[in-house]
Amino acid sequence: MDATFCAGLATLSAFTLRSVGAYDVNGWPSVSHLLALFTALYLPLKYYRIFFYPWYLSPLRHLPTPTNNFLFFGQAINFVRASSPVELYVKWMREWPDAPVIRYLTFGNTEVLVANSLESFRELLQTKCYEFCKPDRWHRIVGEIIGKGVINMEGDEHRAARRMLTGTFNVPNSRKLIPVFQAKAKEVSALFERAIAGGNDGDGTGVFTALDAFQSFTLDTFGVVNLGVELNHLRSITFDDDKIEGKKVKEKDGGWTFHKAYEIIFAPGPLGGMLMFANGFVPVRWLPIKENKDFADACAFLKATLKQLISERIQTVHTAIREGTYEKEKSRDLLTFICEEMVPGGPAEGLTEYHVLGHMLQFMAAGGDTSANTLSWSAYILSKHQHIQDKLRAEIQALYTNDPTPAYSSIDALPYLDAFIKEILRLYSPAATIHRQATKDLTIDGVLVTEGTVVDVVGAVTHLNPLIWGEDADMVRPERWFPENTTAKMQNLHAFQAFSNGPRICIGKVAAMIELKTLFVEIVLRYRFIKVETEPVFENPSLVLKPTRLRVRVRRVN
Ligand code: HEM
Repeated sequence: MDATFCAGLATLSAFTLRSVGAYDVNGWPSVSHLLALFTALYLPLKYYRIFFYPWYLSPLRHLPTPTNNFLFFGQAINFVRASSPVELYVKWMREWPDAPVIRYLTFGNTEVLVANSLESFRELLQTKCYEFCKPDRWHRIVGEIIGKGVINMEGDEHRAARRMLTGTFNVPNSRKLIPVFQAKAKEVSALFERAIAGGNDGDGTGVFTALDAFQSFTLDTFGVVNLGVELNHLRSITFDDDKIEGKKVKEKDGGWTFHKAYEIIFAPGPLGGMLMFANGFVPVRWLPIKENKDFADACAFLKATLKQLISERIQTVHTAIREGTYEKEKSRDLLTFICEEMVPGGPAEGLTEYHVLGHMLQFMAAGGDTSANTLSWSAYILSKHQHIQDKLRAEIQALYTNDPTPAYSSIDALPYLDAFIKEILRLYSPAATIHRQATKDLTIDGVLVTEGTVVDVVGAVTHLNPLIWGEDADMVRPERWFPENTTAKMQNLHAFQAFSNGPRICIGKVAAMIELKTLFVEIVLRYRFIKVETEPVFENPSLVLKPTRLRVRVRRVN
């Protein structure tokens, strides 16, 4: 923006100077003159923006602001050095517990705000939702990964997409997916059996790599639910030839799988992570390095595979409808459902293949990784807190003793299971940070936010706030969710942000809760998480709260 402005001004100045005879040039101003003028304008402007404006002129400068900045980089280097993507936000929330909004500086000393009060969350996500948009920087980071779909639509386009998709994700339709979740949960049990059989300690225990197992589970599940295809990641995990690391998903013919593509995208390692975030500020994806090539190949694989699937499905469904041979009740997956709705007169008439691709890319990415991280953190907590595991198992066993084939409504009604999942989502909210940008000057919780300012909305800021959750906010205590233990502040809609809130609340929330509960019932009933074999490390920088390296030992429950 600044560069374009200065280039325009430099050209105008060159012509003006020539017309008043300031220098003797015939014809067009020379490139060197233009460059000299551009530099003379651009450098002072940048100096002003980076070293003067944020400190002396910005209307936001009086907000609480951490001061341990790096010259030019602000807090960007501290974010990379932090032990998790949310560590700094939590530290600042504790330092300024009463501030509605906190300010920090990032790359180029750009000012960023952090929502810090329940009211600021309410206004950002609910009452002023459409006065904010997703930031340009965020689009540059995730655009390649998620194409164009509901997640990155704005205003009326977003409202229309939500209207079209909401029915698909409502409670009755989400409950139709239960048999798929149950079948895939059984495959996780089969995976644990293979881990035990492959265990070399001869004590009836086995070790699995949490993210490998649970990402495979969620991808396989959403392969069927979203696309109507079996991706078979779970079945291809073996334990026979890799005792140390836990076996990764075998890649078909050494080629690509969804699992491999998402691993490269969401857990790209330190350099890959830095490139992802740096790309939000300056384009770096063109640099000829391995991490960029892997990222581009992963995105290309996902897009090409989904594109082909979508084209074929649209053709199959529409041809069958035209010929009168289509049997609607057989369809279960989301893609087929959308194809049905795209016919003339249908609710999704006019939807293009390009947008279907965007929605599908987003459902796979948003649904797979978030749930897999939640499950991995749960396995970690259950291993570390055996008394919680015992209570959870006792509740599930009691249900199965009374009824060996309980309906999902009975599972859904289990209070400790419900509380446990909410507690994991509170402590380890997988969508670590979400971001908004003000489309005009406005206020949040009484604080002026100037047009273009980015605001970070971080679940951990409310989830770990002792003023809301009490002095033991950092501790795992599922019982805090029982009605008799909740306070008015905890019941505030915005105290719990794991699925966000307002018009952009997670569309897959109901499906995600059913998926998590169905799997827990299956595996906690049959297996005990005995101990953590390898402690997790937070992937950082990262868009999600990911426990890399976590390996857990399991054995059968007698
Ligand atoms: C534990 C599981 C999940 C968690 C914690 C989670 C969390 C979230 C959060 C925090 C947002 C708001 C993002 C933002 O506003 O920038 C969101 C949005 C979204 N989620 Fe989820 N999600 C989960 C599972 C799913 C599933 C299973 C699906 C679909 C298959 C899904 C699809 C979406 C979509 C499409 C949006 C965008 C909604 C919009 O902008 O209107 N999510 N999710």
